[in-house]
Amino acid sequence: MILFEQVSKVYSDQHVALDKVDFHLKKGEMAFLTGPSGAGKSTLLKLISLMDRPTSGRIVLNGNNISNLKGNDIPYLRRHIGMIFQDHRLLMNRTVLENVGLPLLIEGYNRHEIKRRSLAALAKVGLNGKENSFPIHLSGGEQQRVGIARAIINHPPLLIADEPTGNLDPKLSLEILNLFESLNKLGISVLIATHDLGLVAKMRYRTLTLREGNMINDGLLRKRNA
Ligand SMILES: Nc1ncnc2c1ncn2[C@@H]1O[C@H](COP(=O)(O)OP(=O)(O)OP(=O)(O)O)[C@@H](O)[C@H]1O
Repeated sequence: MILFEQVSKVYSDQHVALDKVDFHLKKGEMAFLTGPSGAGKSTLLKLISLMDRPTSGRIVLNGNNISNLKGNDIPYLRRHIGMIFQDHRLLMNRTVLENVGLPLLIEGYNRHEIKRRSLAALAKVGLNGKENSFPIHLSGGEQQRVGIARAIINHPPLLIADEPTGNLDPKLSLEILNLFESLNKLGISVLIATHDLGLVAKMRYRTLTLREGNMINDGLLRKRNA
């Protein structure tokens, strides 16, 4: 699903954010990406979501080598990745239904189809009956669920989340991670960047650890060698 081979990212100020990173996230797999602040987690996710490009190395996404992708192909590939952010980036002056359906509106789907699929996505994240609310009237955990519903509206095979529980208390954080787990059980591959090691430990999933741009640990390898 995601293959990184010797991927480096050097920013224009010569800062090496990722240094020859290798890993493979298989189809249907769920894993955490951890590391201290500045380790390169967001950079790695930005390379997957094509928000930024690697300086060197090869990235294969769902069978497509995206390292040398042309600009025109980016929107098409991005449609196959659901992205979730810490601040969920909801439009506060739009209803929950409008927020969730936004990706389909941009793609030109008709209103009936947008509503049908948005309600189905909201049901999947446990927000039945909230479709006409405005995000401001929802709790932090519910707002994050709206962000997740928006991310899965296109039925992407891959979800990537950047600190999705960063603004939530431990109980709500666990609920959000359980939601990712249930989406993973439906066959969606999931990669979650977080610095919350306590939460990661509770979930017992493969954990990729970055430090200063280097992949210093891969939980799956450690388990296999144990
Ligand atoms: N556009 C940029 N230009 C220059 N340096 C950058 C840029 N974006 C990130 N960096 C630097 O690259 C390093 C990795 O940043 P990144 O945001 O990927 O880390 P992170 O692990 O996600 O950190 P955090 O947990 O604080 O979000 C940091 O030292 C950061 O300052």
